[in-house]
Amino acid sequence: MRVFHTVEEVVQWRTQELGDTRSRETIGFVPTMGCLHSGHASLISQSVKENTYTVVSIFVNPSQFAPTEDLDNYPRTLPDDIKLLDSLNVDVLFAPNAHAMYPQGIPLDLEKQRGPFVSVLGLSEKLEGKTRPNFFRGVATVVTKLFNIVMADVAYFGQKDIQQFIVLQCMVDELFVNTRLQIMPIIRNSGGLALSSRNKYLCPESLKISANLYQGLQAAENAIKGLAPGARLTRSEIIDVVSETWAPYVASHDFKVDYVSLADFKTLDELSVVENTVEQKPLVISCAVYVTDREKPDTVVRLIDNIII
Ligand SMILES: Nc1ncnc2c1ncn2[C@@H]1O[C@H](COP(=O)(O)OP(=O)(O)OP(=O)(O)O)[C@@H](O)[C@H]1O
Ligand SMILES: CC(C)(CO)[C@@H](O)C(=O)[O-]
Ligand code: BAL
Repeated sequence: MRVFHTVEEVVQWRTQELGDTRSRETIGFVPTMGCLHSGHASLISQSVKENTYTVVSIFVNPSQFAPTEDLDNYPRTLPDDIKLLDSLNVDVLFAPNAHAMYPQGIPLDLEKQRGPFVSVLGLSEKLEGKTRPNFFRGVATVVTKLFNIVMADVAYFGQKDIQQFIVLQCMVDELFVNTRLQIMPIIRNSGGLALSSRNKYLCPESLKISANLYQGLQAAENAIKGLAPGARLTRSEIIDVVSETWAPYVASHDFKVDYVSLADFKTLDELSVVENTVEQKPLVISCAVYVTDREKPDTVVRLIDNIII
């Protein structure tokens, strides 16, 4: 595997080493923030299977973090990541530093930021955007930069970050970006907890408790799928089903719920009812929950999960 740290190295690889063969070969791309796990590996394996070349990026992107978030503490495990990428037959790892990606600098203070940004207005303010106001602007901006550097045919994203995928799909469609997006299913541990780099912050007991996030969403899924033809459930009835499953963990202060959403899969508009009719469009039930670690109560980790129905 080639490891590049500068934009110039990637561009040189793509234009000079691949050169003319590009017309019949494809590049698959998997953008990540590192601390790789089996969720990332599933995206990467799919890319390796479907493309001539696979490029993975590891970049903890400052512009998507709020000043209060975990930019400095975000788990960084580059030597282990390189071993995993090698074993998966990745062709290129692009691991730039912040200066390479933001030559003008990127102060976290919004007032002080300069230079171009990409915003997908409308979708970005919902759900995650309410708690993380600059998050999707940072994501859309860095993904645009990465897409322009790598010029992949297809890029792979996980369903775990469902709103990220929906925002980026809108960006790609509306800005006529030449990289196609492919969404990949959520990889979970044996308890049902969605794999996530931030799970690293939690002790084994809190990880076990966190699996109940998924159980709550599954309870709602079962209620919706169990609807008789023509029957309906209101939004609050569905959210009550989730809340009942989580009630013991909220009572024990393991969970503090940020949001539970029942929304249209494409627009992310909140739904007031779900009906068992042919007109019912695909929907996504999603959540963000703060989990307080049982061993280190000062550690609070915000986890997200979702089910598409
Ligand atoms: N469990 C998972 N299953 C499938 N894809 C995943 C999973 N976890 C992350 N991904 C995808 O991997 C890509 C890179 O994500 P990222 O590096 O931020 O990892 P992460 O585990 O989501 O980290 P974090 O804990 O910060 O949310 C994204 O497209 C993300 O949706
Ligand atoms: C897409 C991404 C790599 C952009 O920094 C990040 O948001 C992530 O890892 O999901
Ligand atoms: N997995 C998305 C990146 C983030 O939460 O910052």
